[in-house]
Amino acid sequence: VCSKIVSTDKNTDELDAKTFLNEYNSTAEVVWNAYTEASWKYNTDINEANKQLQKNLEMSAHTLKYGQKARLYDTTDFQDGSVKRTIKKLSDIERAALPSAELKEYNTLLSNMETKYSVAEVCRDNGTCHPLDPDLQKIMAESRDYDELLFAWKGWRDSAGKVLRQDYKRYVELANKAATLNGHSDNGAFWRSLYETPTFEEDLETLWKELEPLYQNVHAYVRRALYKKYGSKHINLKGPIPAHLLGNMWAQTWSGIMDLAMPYPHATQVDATPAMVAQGWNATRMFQESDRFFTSLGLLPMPKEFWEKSMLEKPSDGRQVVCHASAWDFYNRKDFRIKQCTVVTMDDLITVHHEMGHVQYFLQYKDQPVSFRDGANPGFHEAIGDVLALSVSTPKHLQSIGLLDKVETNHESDINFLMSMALDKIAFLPFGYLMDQWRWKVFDGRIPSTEYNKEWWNLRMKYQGLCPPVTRTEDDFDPGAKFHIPANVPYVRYFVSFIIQFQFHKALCDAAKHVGPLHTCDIYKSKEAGKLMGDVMKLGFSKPWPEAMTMITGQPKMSAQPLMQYFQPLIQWLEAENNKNKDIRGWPDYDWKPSTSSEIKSSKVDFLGMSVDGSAAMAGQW
Ligand SMILES: C[C@H](N[C@H](C(=O)O)[C@@H]1CCCN1C(=O)[C@@H](N)CC(=O)O)C(=O)N1CCC[C@H]1C(=O)O
Ligand SMILES: [Zn+2]
Repeated sequence: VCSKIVSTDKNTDELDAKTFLNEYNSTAEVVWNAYTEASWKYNTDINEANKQLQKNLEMSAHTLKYGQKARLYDTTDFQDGSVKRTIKKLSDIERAALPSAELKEYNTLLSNMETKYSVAEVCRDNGTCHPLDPDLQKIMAESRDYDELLFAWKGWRDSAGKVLRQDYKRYVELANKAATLNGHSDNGAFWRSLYETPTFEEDLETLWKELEPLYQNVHAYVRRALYKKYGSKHINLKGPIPAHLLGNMWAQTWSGIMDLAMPYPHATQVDATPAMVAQGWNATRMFQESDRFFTSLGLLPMPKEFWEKSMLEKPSDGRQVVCHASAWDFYNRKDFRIKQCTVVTMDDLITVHHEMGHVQYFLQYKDQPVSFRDGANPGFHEAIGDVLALSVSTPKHLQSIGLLDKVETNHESDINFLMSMALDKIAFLPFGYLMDQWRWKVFDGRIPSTEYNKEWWNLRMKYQGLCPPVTRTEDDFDPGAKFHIPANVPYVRYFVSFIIQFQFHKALCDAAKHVGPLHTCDIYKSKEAGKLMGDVMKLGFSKPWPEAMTMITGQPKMSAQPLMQYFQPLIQWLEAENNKNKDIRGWPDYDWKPSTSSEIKSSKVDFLGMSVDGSAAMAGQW
């Protein structure tokens, strides 16, 4: 047998690699734990001292040391797939590849951007100032006053978006430099590589094309509802919808305007918020309720550290915190927390389940090596909590926990329920898709910094059919007004999650022996469903995600079919309703702009001492 030609500078000793990885793992737990503690301290008490502490406890020295050693192995002939997989993952050292001065600059930029976003507030002429959480979020969900909504919408972009533009431009340069030093063409390519799917972008576009007609039906129906409320000055039935009217600061979910879009106002209500408030629910109760659901499936309860160390409400002691909800793994297999400025609403009960899904995943894979303490792909991590929330949200389940009194099982109640779900799940799809469309183009240079805002609104128009309520320029930086952009968190994971969570839901409902339409399924107390989920979560990142997908659904691919099956009754209803109203799908009047209230005021003419609406007077309508 000819002797193997060993490349001189590479180490092909698999046993040596295993020893190396054990050393890496035990040192990583210590280094990552210290960094995460410092990061938590800063996120829950924003001040210079804590910022400095986080800066000092960097992880990059460790990543660099072990990454460089990992690259010296030639794993071609290794027998153990896990060793190969881990060496490959360690070889990408991300930001640690930057020269130390630029690494410091990069970390400072990230810290400054997230801080600026988290402390931003919008002040009124009378001096009252409003933070995003809970004030502006409450206005965006509850106000039906066009100008009040505009005050919050424009104010937030002036305070949180605008100020980030220069930082962001420099962050893009450094993120790209780190990516290229690790062998990627740009940072977007690095982010997409985490899915290990050569056809990833095509697969996403195929899924979007399948779902676009459903979105356009929801868009047309909601546009009609908003037309009834805000009139022809502010809504063009053939045009895009002004972005501040959808019940959410980013128009990413629309359940805030369910009252305006309710198909059958006299049938079953679906919002549990009034009951939660009336029964005196608080944040802890919401998290306990979620914990009960997880354990009812045979999944793991939150450990005592979780209840002792989490921050489940916005502090009232004057501390500045990062309010955007998040789940934290402290990499010591014991300490897992959630930080959330929880408010008592149904919407936040859903977010509670979302964050608890992350912690359940942390718990399930805590005995994996640190390199495998991740989701099968980022979308899997985002889907877990949402899958359980699909069961919790059913009128039947809400009634069983006392949050809905009367529940009828008839067509009208079904449509009301499916509409409330569509206003979150269908409305979200174009937003979930466009966020990284924008960033991938920024990273690969197709969107230069001189067109950040123009291209953002082109994508918002193309995918969501939205337009800005007031003129936007390159002085603005509207993408920066969405947490994940300054926080450097990829977003296509949520688009993937909103697709695969229905695949998981369908599979778990089958395991739970559910009978009837998919949208009525509640897997509560099904140990079979829980086992299916738990086994996949235990794998963490140790296997390519198509294997995990096959374990749950029996096939390896993402598919929009279960989502379409879930919404089937609504799809038919919307088709009929939009046809009845002769509403067109899409927004061909793409260059239409809503009048601003000042324009409307000035168009009013004094007529016989009455001030009437100028356009109405012209049309002789008054
Ligand atoms: C409210 C939620 N917060 C994120 C999440 O939970 O994903 C936070 C902030 C960014 C990452 N993150 C984490 O907690 C990670 N540590 C989770 C992990 O470990 O991977 C969020 O941003 N969401 C929920 C629906 C859509 C989106 C939005 O609100 O736009
Ligand atoms: Zn998440």
